Amino acid sequence: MALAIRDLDFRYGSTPILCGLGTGELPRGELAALVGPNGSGKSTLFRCAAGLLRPRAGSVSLDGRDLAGLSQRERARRVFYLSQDTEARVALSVFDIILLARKSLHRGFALAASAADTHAVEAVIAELGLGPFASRDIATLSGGQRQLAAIGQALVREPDVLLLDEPTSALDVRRQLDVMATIREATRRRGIVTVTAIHDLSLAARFADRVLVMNAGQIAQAGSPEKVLAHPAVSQTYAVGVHLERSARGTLLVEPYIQVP
Ligand SMILES: Nc1ncnc2c1ncn2[C@@H]1O[C@H](COP(=O)(O)OP(=O)(O)OP(=O)(O)O)[C@@H](O)[C@H]1O
Repeated sequence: MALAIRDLDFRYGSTPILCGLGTGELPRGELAALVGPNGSGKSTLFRCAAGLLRPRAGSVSLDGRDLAGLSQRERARRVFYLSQDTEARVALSVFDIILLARKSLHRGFALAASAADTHAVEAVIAELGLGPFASRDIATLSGGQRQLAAIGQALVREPDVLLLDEPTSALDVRRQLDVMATIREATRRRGIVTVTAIHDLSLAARFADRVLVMNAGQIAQAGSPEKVLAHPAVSQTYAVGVHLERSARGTLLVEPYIQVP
């Protein structure tokens, strides 16, 4: 039971972005970190996987079923893509935007929320520690608080696949740890596949079950953090040296450094 992306080709105009990209099997219950330089195509890969962009070739399958065969509505229910842009454009409370996300699952979208929907929203708000902000207008929240509310919108829809585009980029250090631990827990508990794009290699090493390194439109390496981050492909991808070390607490630390010629 897994997500598998195979032989994906995608171009913007005549510019190739994804070139026969394959992820291997990404099992349910596991958190995968997608790392790679700016502009390497991480968001493009997510948009293709979510069905928002149409690849020229290749397949995205979940539990052995090609997602191209699903309606866009059904695909959106199964695969949630949380983009980097969580800017607030509506004057609604955190509770309301999470409830709206939940209600969007139903066809009778305008109907009053059921007790089950309200309960699901309250559970996600508690899970993400959003209680103190639940009644606040999202436009008044900090960027990090908004990012958490957006993760709440994703989780409340109970997708099978969660694609997160740098979900910790606006968070302080404590929140980064909380959010990554919450995402990993939610992934395990719900038995979903989560792939998160992330630039912080130490955070990826600490929380991900598997790391995928993206370079030149392909996955250059995939596997356990310890194996992948020690691979020369990471140095080549970023044009840095990479020093790996276990801290006294047993945490894998990644120290990139500029190599002097
Ligand atoms: N709509 C578009 N039209 C043309 N080119 C695009 C479009 N969107 C992205 N690109 C280009 O495609 C390449 C991959 O972009 P993408 O956003 O997928 O990279 P990324 O790895 O997510 O980057 P970052 O880490 O900076 O968020 C970049 O060179 C980008 O400029």
